[in-house]
Amino acid sequence: METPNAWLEIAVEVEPEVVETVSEILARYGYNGGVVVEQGWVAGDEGPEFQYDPNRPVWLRTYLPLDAQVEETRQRIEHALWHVSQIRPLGPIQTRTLAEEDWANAWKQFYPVLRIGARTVIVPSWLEYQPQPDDIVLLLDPGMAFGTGLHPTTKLCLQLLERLVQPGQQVLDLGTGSGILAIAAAKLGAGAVLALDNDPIAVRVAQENVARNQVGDRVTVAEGSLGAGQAMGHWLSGDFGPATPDPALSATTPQATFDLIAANLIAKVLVLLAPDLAAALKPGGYLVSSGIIDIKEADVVAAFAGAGLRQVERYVEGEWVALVHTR
Ligand SMILES: C[S@@+](CC[C@H](N)C(=O)[O-])C[C@H]1O[C@@H](n2cnc3c(N)ncnc32)[C@H](O)[C@@H]1O
Repeated sequence: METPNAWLEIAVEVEPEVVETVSEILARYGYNGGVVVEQGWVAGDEGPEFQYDPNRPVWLRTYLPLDAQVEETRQRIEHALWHVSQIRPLGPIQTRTLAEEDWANAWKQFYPVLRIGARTVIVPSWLEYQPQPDDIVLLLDPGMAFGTGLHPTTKLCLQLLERLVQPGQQVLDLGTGSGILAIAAAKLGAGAVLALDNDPIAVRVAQENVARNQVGDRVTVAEGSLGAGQAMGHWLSGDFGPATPDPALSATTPQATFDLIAANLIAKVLVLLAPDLAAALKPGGYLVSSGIIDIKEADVVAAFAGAGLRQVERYVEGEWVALVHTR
């Protein structure tokens, strides 16, 4: 396809908590699904390494070809963002037109290398990066699926995976999003990783990222869920399936199969899936659960205890909690 020679930039300033949600919206309409995330980066000590300042608001931008559809698309974006603004305040939507060369540069300047935990480094595919001997390098370009390493819930999981993954393990990444945790688990030595997501867009992005990171021999990405999760709709839709899970669905849950499960979902989904998660975990295995907003932590803790899981660790970042359970 020929690249358009003029662009409409759509920019909005958002709180860190809604970056992923607004990014998904912009990616749905923006050219090639691309979104620029302009974060509160702080320069690190060396080269292109930066640290992210989680307290500063974030600018998100996307680009639309300046053609006959541009006005209609702009209105759709405005409408979708209005819905988000009913939950969290957003800055006013700003637009400007750009010539081709400005657009090409706008993409790349905002994605520095991002170091998380002790060893994990997220590197945009277009950057040259010289890894340190112990680095686990994840090549991830921002796309339309959750999980570019920015969200506190993802960071907590990556830090835990660094410690918990053992060579040869069977790992389940439930709600894989961009595939970030599955790819990290494979690069940390897991023998086989099953990465599931019930959002087909996430599945496609995760497959691309698995290929880019050359871990396709160990990571299988599939559309779907675990047990009762198979009756649930998109996680942001509020459709959590029937109140009483269909026993036929839970009967499909693989029994005592995984040494390690990473489940960065929301609290409500974790509660509903507690029996399936427990059943799928091998005795002595670990379940890393994240995406738990602090006010819902007690619900998750109770559901996991009810499913026979024992809590061994707890981590907090801001209002987000991550738990480690064993069975
Ligand atoms: C918070 S994101 C986590 C993404 C990534 N694992 C990370 O840590 O950044 C949650 C992901 O779980 C998926 N998801 C939500 N509910 C699900 C369910 N019932 N079954 C499978 N996937 C689900 C969503 O589509 C989304 O991609």
